[in-house]
Amino acid sequence: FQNTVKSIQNHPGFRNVLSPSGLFSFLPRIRGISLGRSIIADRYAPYEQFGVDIVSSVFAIPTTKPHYFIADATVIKEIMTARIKFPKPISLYKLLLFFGPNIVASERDEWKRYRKVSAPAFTEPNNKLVWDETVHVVKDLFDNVWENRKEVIYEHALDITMPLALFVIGAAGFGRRIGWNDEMVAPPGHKLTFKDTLDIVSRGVLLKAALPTWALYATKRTRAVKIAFEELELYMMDMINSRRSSEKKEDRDDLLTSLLDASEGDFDGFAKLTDRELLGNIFIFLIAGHETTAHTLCFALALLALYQDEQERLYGELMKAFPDGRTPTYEDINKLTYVECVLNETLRMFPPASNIPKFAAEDSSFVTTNAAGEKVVVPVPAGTGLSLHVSALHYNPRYWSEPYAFKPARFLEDWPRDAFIPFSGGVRSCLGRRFAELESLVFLSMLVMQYKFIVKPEPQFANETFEQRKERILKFTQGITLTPVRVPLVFTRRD
Ligand code: HEM
Repeated sequence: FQNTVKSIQNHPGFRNVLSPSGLFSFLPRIRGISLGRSIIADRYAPYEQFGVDIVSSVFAIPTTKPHYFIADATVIKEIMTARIKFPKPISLYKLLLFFGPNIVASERDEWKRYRKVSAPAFTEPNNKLVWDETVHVVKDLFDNVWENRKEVIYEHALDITMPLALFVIGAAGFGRRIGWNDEMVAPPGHKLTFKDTLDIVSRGVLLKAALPTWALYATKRTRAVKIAFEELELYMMDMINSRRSSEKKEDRDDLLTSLLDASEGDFDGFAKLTDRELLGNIFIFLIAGHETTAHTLCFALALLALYQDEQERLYGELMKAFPDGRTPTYEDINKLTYVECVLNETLRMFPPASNIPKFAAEDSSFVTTNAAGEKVVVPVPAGTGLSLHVSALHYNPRYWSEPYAFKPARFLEDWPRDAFIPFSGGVRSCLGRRFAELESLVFLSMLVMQYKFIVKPEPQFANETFEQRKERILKFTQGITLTPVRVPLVFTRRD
């Protein structure tokens, strides 16, 4: 412990007896004993406490390398751009390897191959497909689920955004179009619908990773998770087999086509994908493309419901751009500036991936600034763990004025590009960024143009202040991504 502290020249930060991961990860924060799990949720507070934008963490049991949490934009950029010097600690991504190796949980040549195979699926033709499929899914929701009723009530906005994101990734990624009213019962040969399967898998990933297979038989919940993982494998095999056996090779611009092509022949000199790699990557795209977007959209609805003036401003901007109220098309993308501001501000305040782990592959050092504005050199021994603390960066007052305020218009001004990394950055940045942005822009525009929404009035909360309501509605837990707890909303048709 003393040696580790010495190796980082006692750089300010947390000193504890027990490691915050592994065996002791369930412990709360106890000063000097354990860090607890909440430092990521604390946003900028730890940096304020230690007066510097890089904070260290050293613990005695088990003895390991030091760790830095980082909220300095320049240092984060340096790390994200030097992939070889600061790679991903892929052992932390083991929980994403259930079905096989994949693009998120890999490094070096393996990663390069998966990226090369997948990237062609995220170009212009797919962008348009994402747009059109999202329009289709939202129209289906309004016409066939909400049936154009004057008022619609939801106990949790995630019940809208989770299926929405699933249907869009299903259709635009894998050619699997599902209607909101389809699949009320499992299709022949399955125990669960595709929607329920992915829902249970998304929520159960951490549980599945934590428990050995035999323990999954223990309770109703763990059995459901086990069945859902088996079902997902069946569904993925169905997708592969039906696309492989279709007589007419469809000329589709989706992800499944790219992955299948790469599993059938050499791709640009890279070896073809094995079946396990194929499954691993399909799984990762379903997960990556589903929960992140769904949670973001849920937070966006929560914020717009709380800040009615912002919702009205957004409505006004949309009606100015589309006075006849028509649905925006892909060619209208440049008219959606304010929707983009709302989306960015949501991602700033609630980045689904609040922590991006890396480590130092060799000895190096960072230069940061302390609260007094002085330069501080931070030693980084090889093996040091690094947390790119996205939510701290996004609330760092050095870059963002009034970071706790919801102010989408800040993105109309000259904003600090390097201090905004919801999709990570550099070569390992999110491959689905445009996919997620387009889907979000379509959904938010169509919704706000047709419906006004408020937080559902409930008698037990009749006397709460705005601050209390904000706290209740914006409450989140930390799963694989930041998860909104409960966002009850009432939607009223505008005409
Ligand atoms: C709001 C929505 C989304 C957010 C905030 C987001 C965020 C991120 C972040 C932070 C990473 C880096 C993770 C890491 O280094 O461990 C990442 C990687 C990735 N994302 Fe997303 N993502 C979103 C949506 C999507 C969608 C819709 C897809 C696919 C359809 C997708 C596919 C991927 C892939 C394949 C990677 C791995 C890239 C690589 O390692 O080369 N994401 N995403």
